[in-house]
Amino acid sequence: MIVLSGTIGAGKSSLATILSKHLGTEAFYEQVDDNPVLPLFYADPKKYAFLLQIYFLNKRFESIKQAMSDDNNVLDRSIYEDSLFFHMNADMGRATPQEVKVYDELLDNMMQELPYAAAKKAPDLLVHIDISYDTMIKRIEKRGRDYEQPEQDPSLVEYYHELLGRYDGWYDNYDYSPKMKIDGDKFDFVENPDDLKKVLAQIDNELVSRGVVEK
Ligand SMILES: Nc1ncnc2c1ncn2[C@@H]1O[C@H](COP(=O)(O)OP(=O)(O)OP(=O)(O)O)[C@@H](O)[C@H]1O
Ligand SMILES: Nc1nc(=O)c2ncn([C@H]3C[C@H](O)[C@@H](CO)O3)c2[nH]1
Repeated sequence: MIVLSGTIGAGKSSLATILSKHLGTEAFYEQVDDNPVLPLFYADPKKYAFLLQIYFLNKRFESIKQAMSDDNNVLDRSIYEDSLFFHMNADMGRATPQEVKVYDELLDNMMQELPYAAAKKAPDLLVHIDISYDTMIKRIEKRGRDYEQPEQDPSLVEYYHELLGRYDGWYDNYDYSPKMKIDGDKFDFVENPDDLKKVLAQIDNELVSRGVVEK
């Protein structure tokens, strides 16, 4: 299983589609547009942070189990990032210490239940898409989900800055599997075919050198 990571609008869903096609495998997407809790959360984060987190955790667990059923499937966000989101929200006062404790214990418990072979408790590779704040905002605007627009809710400016800042530390400390970073500002793998070729070559190299796929 190859897992993509990155902030909101980094291009994970786009790359999941491209990469799974390239590898001849399947992509598994985060539930967003048909997620009934997400708009509630953006409208009232304090009330819905915990519920949203449980929703995402449940869906992510389901996706991971499905993605693991075959080699080299691609997942468009890691379960570890859900935890990053929740802890950030908790630090902003949107979840109680009790809710954090319940969430952390539930996550721990669920991770132990994943039917990985003993040696395969983690993804084969994490591909992190790194983008700047400006790129993030441009992509969020381009995609146009109402509840994500800072124009509608100026407090999102701080939320997004904080999120990006936390992602840097998160990636540096991530050690559950081999990892690699793609410069999502420099390589426009959605609209520029040359950039796409370079990004896929970087990922192929990493997968071959790790013995995940054959040359
Ligand atoms: N490299 C790129 N160049 C230009 N546009 C891009 C690029 N990557 C993504 N986009 C566009 O930015 C928007 C967000 O991309 P995408 O949905 O793939 O991001 P994501 O990381 O999956 O976001 P989220 O975390 O919110 O699910 C989409 O409109 C997509 O077409
Ligand atoms: N609070 C919170 N916790 C999560 O685990 C989480 N995962 C994703 N998201 C939000 C970000 C995008 O708006 C949208 C798509 O990524 O969903 C989350 N929000």
